[in-house]
Amino acid sequence: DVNLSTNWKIVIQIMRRFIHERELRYKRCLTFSLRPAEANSVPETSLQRRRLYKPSWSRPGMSGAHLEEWQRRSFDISSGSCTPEQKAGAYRAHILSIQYAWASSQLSQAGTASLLRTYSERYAAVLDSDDPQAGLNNYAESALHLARSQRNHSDKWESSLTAESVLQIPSVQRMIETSSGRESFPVAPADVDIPVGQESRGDLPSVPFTTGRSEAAWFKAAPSTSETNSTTNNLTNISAERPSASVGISVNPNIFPRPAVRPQSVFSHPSSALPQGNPGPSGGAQNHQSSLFPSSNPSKRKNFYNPDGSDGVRGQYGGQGGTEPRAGSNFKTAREQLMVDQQKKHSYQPQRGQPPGMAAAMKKSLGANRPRGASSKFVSPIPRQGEEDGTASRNSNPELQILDERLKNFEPKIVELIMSEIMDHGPPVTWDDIAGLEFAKTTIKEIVVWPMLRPDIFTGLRGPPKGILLFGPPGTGKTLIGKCIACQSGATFFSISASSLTSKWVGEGEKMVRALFAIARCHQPAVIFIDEIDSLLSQRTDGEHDSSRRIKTEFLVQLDGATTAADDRILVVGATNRPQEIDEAARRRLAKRLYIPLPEAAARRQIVTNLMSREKNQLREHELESVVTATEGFSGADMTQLCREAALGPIRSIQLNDIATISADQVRPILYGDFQEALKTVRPSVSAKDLELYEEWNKTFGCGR
Ligand SMILES: Nc1ncnc2c1ncn2[C@@H]1O[C@H](COP(=O)(O)OP(=O)(O)OP(=O)(O)O)[C@@H](O)[C@H]1O
Ligand SMILES: [Mg+2]
Repeated sequence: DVNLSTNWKIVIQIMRRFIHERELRYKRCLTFSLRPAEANSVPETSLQRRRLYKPSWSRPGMSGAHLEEWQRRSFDISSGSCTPEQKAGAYRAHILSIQYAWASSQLSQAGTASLLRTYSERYAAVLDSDDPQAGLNNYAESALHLARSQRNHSDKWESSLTAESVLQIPSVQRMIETSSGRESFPVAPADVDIPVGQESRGDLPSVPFTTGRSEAAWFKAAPSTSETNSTTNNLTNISAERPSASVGISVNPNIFPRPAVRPQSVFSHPSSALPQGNPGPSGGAQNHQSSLFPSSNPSKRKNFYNPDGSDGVRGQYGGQGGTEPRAGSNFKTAREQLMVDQQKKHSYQPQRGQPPGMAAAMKKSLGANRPRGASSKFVSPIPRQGEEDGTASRNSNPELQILDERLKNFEPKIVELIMSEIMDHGPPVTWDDIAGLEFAKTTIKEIVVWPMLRPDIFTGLRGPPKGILLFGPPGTGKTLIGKCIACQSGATFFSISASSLTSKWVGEGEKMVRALFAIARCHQPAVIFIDEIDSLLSQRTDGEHDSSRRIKTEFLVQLDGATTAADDRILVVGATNRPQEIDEAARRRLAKRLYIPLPEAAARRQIVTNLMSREKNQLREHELESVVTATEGFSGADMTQLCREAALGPIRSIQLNDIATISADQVRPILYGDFQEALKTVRPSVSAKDLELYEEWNKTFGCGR
C-alpha cells in the first residue's frame, strides 16, 4: 500500500508538471504569437530561446507595436486574474486598435468586421453581465450616480425659477427678441417641447428651464431659429450628449424631429461612446456589420474618426435602439419624414386676436394644406396622426379634444372644404382705404372690432348682433368692407360663396352649412362673410328646388335657432346689391342692415386722391374739384375705372414707335386733360331708377339714419 501510494504521488507530481508545462507553453504562445508546435520545442540555450522567442511583431512585415499591444491585452484578458474593468478596458482598446488598423489599411474590411463583431460581443458581455466577478453591469448605475450627485445643484434652481420667471431670463428674452425679428418664434408652432421633470433635472445642469414643479413643464421653442436661438442649441446639445431617456428632454416627434442622438453603440466614436460605459444595445451595431465601413477608399476611411460624427462610421452606425435622428446627421427615417411633412402641413394658422393690421386677407385654395399657427385651437379630424403616435402634448390638451369631439360627426372632406374658405392673409385693407361711408364704418367697428377687443363690456344688451347686411348699388365698396373686416377684426374670417355651400349630392348642402357653423364655433370669435348673399338666402318659393330650400332652412336655424347659444361669438356679414330678394326670415336675422350708398363728393375726391398719389400726376386742386363735380352719380368702382382710364392718357399720347423704347420716367404725368378724355368714355354704372329702389328699401328695412 505504501509503495502504491508513493507511486501515486509520483504520478500526481508528473501530471502537475505536465500541466504546468502546458500552461507555460500556452502563455508563451500568447505572448510571442508562437504556433503550438513551435512552443513545444523549447530550446535550452538562452541564445536559441531569444532567437525563437523574438516576438512576432518584430519580424519583418508585421505591424509590431500594435500586435504586441494586442497580445499583451489578450494575455491580460485570458489570464483569469484581471478585473472586469480591466477586461472591459482591454476589449475597448481592442476595438479601437482594430478600427485604427482598419483605418490605416492594415486590416481587410472583412477581417475587421469579424474582429469587431467578436470583440464587441465580448465587451458587451462584460458590461451586461450581472455577475460581480465577471461583469460590470454598472454603466446605468454610474450614469444615475452622476445624475444624483448633481441633484442638489439643480434644487437651487427649483426655488428660483418658475414657468413664468423663465421668460424673464435675459437669454430667453434675447432669444425671443431674435426670433421675433425673424417672425418665427411667436408665430410658428411649438416644435421643441422640453419637459423638465424631477427625474431629469440632475442631468441638465446648464438648462435654464426648471420649473420646480413635479409635473413636467413645457417650454416651447421654434425650430427654425436654431442658429440664433442659443437656448435651443444648448438644449439640443445636451440632448445630443446623453440619451433622451436619461436626460429628460423630449421633443414632440409629431411636431419636429430634433437633432438628437440615439444611445451610442460600441462602434460609435471611441472618445465619446466607449468611455461613458453606455454601449447601447450591444447587438445594434452588429446588425450593421456588413455596411460597417464607408468604402475601401482610404480617404473615406479617414472619416472614420471624424469627430463630429457627421460622416464616416459614426454617421453610419445607426444603432437600433433609438428612433430619433442623430445630431449632425441629415438622415431621417420614413417615419420621421412623415412627421416633418405633417408638421409642415399643420404649422400655421390665422391668428385670432391678432392686433388689427397684422392679418391680411387672401383666400387659399385648400384648407388642409393651410399651415396653422401656434395658437391654433383647431385640429382637423382628418389626420389624427398624433393619436396614433401617442403624442402626449396634443392629445393631453382637453380643448383640442373638445374641438375634435364637436367636429367628429362631420366628414373630413366637408371640414376641409369649409376650412379652405378661411381667409388668412393677403393684401391688407385698412379702414382708410374705404372712402366715405363713415356711418357704415363706425357701425361695423362697433359691432365687429370693439366687441373683439372688449368682450367683457359688450355683453347682454350690448352684445353684438348675429348678422349684418351690407346692401347698396354695385361697386360701392361692400366687398371691400368685407376684406377690411377680415384684416382688421382679428376674428377668424370665413369668406363663403353660395356655390361653396351647394352640392350636387342631396343633403350635402345642409351638412356644409352645419359644418360651417360648427367650425366657426370652434374658431370663435369668427366672422362669416357671404358675398352676394341674395343667391343663398333668396325668398323661399313653392316651385323652388328642395335642396336649396333645405340649405336656407339650415342657415336660418344655425344663425338663430334652438341650438344657437347666446354667447356664441359668430357674426354673419352678408353683402348684396339685391336686398329686396332676401328672405324675410333671413332679413330678420341680419339685424343690422347697412346701406352702402354711392360715394359723396368728399368720398369721390378721396378715391381720386388715393389712387393718384401712387401715380405721377399734375392734377391741381381746382381740377380735382372739377373731376369730383363731374362724377356725380359714380360709384366707387366707376371712380376707380375713371382713374385707370385717365392713367392711360399719357401712354396713349406716346407715338406707337416710341412705346417699345421709352423709359418709365419719360412718360409724362397724368393731367386734367386725361380725366376729361376719360370722362367721355366712363359712365356711371348705377341708374337713378336703381338708386331709388335702394333708397326705398333702406327707408323700409335699413338701419341707417
Ligand atoms: N368707398 C370706396 N372707397 C374706395 N374704393 C372703392 C369704394 N367703393 C368701391 N371702391 C372701388 O371699387 C372696387 C369695387 O368695390 P366692391 O367690390 O367693394 O364693390 P361691391 O359693393 O362689392 O360691388 P358689388 O355689389 O357689385 O359686388 C373696389 O375694389 C375699390 O377699388
Ligand atoms: Mg361685391
